Amino acid sequence: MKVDIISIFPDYFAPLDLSLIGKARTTGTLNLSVHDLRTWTHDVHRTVDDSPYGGGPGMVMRPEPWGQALDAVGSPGATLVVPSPVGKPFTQAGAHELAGLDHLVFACGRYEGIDQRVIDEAADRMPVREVSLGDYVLFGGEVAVIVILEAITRLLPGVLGNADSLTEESHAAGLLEAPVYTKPVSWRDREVPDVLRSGDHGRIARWRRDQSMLRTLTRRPDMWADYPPENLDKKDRKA
Ligand SMILES: Nc1cc(-c2ccc3ccn(Cc4ccccn4)c3c2)[nH]n1
Repeated sequence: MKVDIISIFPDYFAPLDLSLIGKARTTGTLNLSVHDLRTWTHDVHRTVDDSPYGGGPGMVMRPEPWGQALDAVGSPGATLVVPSPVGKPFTQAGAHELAGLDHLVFACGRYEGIDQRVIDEAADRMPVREVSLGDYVLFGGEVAVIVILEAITRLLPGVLGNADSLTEESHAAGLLEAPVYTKPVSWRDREVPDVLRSGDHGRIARWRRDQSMLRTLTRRPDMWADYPPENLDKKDRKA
């Protein structure tokens, strides 16, 4: 997968040299390039922002640098991903959708956002996805891109050693995952549930599923409401 990131703070992405994303870049699974938006400014001050038409607080990112950046970095198969407080909520399903694409271009806004005409003009020539990480406001899109890119990269073939993790983790099967334990068996007078040491894999699977359903019901009633009824026995649904 080819990924291009455009930002006025390219150094924000230094962490992407680390850990599993770094490994995905080394193995070629992820072909990642980070670009400084100011590359496409031509004034002596390398200006990327200006005051908002209609007044109001803060500054808005000028369209010209963005237009030239997207011309340079885009490709016929590119999808533009724009983190934004007004975007569609980003979900695991969204991560799967983006992970299946050939080329992602991430536009990191700052200030009060990017001139709307940049998004509108881009949408005339490529798919555009405005995504929100949640109902809170960040300083800009960089942190959101790191989160989105991590969620996507985990799904790329060969990145996660144990591909089984992807089927059992939270949000994969529509439920939150069960609690996990490791050695020691007793820690500060707290024991590992006996069932997990029973060796009875059927019983362990049922315990984990019950725990997943209980967690989802008590912590995420919104997810529980969407959980497919065909996966539930009648007695479980009434819970
Ligand atoms: N889930 C999210 C996404 C963001 C986000 C993404 C990109 C930008 C570019 C600028 N800002 C700051 C800002 C402040 C005021 C109004 C609009 N935007 C961003 C915030 N915040 N929370």
